[in-house]
Amino acid sequence: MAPAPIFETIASTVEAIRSQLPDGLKNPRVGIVCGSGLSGLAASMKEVVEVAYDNVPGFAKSTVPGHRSSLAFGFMGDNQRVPVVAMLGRFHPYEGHSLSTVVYPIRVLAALGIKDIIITNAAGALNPEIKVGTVVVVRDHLALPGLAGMNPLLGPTFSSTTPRFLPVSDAYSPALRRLVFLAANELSIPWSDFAEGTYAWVSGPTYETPAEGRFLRAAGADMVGMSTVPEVLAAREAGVGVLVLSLATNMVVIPEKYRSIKEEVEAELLGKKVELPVEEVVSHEEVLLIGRQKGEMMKSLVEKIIDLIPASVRDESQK
Ligand SMILES: O=P(O)(O)O[C@@H]1C[C@H](O)[C@@H](CO)O1
Ligand code: HPA
Repeated sequence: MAPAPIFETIASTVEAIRSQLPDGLKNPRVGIVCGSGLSGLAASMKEVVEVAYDNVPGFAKSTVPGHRSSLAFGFMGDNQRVPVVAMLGRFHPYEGHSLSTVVYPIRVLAALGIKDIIITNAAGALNPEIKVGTVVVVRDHLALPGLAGMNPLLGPTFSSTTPRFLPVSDAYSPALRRLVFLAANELSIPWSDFAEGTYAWVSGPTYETPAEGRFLRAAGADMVGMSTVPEVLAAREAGVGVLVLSLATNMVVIPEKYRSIKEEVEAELLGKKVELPVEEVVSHEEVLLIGRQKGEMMKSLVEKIIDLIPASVRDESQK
């Protein structure tokens, strides 16, 4: 038997989710995707109902430390009571998930009725001016896997009204990006904690070699990570406004100069004292640590942004 079309499968997933929710939470307005170590972003939600991915048909399970596997529904905001849904844990292609599995939750959130989505991630900084702990408001992306054929929108279109050729030059909503800075100002978060930039998507799970880091930097990327872009594409395909916040959790190791073993051995043979450089490497533990350190700030920021959304983004033409 041929598999059911994706929109039919999504409709039955939506029904299964709604059957586990009280009325007020059945139609969330904003979606949140929590990046590595950032599941605490949803901690300020009120009247929370968690739905485990195990109880959601079509959802996989996250296998990455720092990612949970449930949807949290609740209300957010001080001035408004905005119904939101947060993905506590996402799927990455390197876990062995297909791209359609990776973007399935985003399509389901869109079908549940979200208008905007705040996607967060932990990422490596390629731009030396971006320090660890900075929140980078993403304004563009570079999708090497996508350009090479790994695009989640390959195949039949999502629905009969979905454009076959989706423009993504405007994927990152200026109206939503504005809110980050307005929220930061209201919360008195130092301006220096923020940057704007381009996110390069790589498949992982290996971190970059120095040559790869240099290549991505030369191609115009400020940050590099292993997620987000498939989700952005699926959200835009479904007409959802997108905001991406990348937390710089580490500097990508791009030494100005390679260590020369040849020179070191030569100096040693000549009896000279050789200063050995400290070799830096990235680790997921470091990534999670920065997520924990900045988690509280990110949580307040996301909450404030959500508080500001309905008023400032009401006029769709701003997007
Ligand atoms: O899910 P995100 O993009 O936040 O997680 C990043 C990318 C890898 O999954 C992992 C590497 O440390 O963190
Ligand atoms: N590279 C790729 N993905 C990442 C990194 C990195 O340096 N840090 C966190 N996610």
